[in-house]
Amino acid sequence: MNATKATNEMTETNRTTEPRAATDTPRKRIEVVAAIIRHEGRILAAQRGYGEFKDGWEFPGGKTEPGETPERALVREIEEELAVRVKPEVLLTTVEYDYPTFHLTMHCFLSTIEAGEIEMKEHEALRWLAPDELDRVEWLPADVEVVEKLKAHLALDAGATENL
Ligand SMILES: Nc1nc2c([nH]c(=O)n2[C@@H]2O[C@H](COP(=O)(O)OP(=O)(O)OP(=O)(O)O)[C@@H](O)[C@H]2O)c(=O)[nH]1
Repeated sequence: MNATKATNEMTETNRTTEPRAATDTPRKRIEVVAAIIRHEGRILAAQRGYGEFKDGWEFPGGKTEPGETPERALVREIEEELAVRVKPEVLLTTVEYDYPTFHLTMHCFLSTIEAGEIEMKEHEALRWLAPDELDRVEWLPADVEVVEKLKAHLALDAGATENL
């Protein structure tokens, strides 16, 4: 399934899902951390190379392990996926999103690179997007609202810099 089709179907499913009855089997819940990596005014987008959401674009990251803080999980995941050490700076947002088969809680941290050179270890492609290019990739369904918040944040930042 291509990413566009996946995105449309996900959106449709979300829109039409009725509230779940108390007797329904609870959806599996997963907790994920994601790094919105900023470097030289651009944001890193990564294309998934495998699995259900293959070809969709995301912020690199992954599942937290038991007992791990979100910040530690983020540093570990980014080292595994991109071979750099990131510094989580600010929690931009935590997204709650119902996929058809699981509920996602995703903590999204604005982050900077502290050390190392990026190597693509798990993804299919990487792109550095300028703020006005953020709509050029097909983001995973849960990321759409993150990207909207990111755009608002970057616009505020740009305004603050202009006023200096
Ligand atoms: N890392 C990341 N995951 C996202 C984003 N948006 C989003 O819906 N997800 C979903 O959150 C889950 C992330 O878990 P993961 O990266 O550990 O996924 P995975 O399937 O590779 O797990 P695995 O490590 O067990 O193989 C996936 O289901 C992924 O589709 C995002 O921006 N970044």
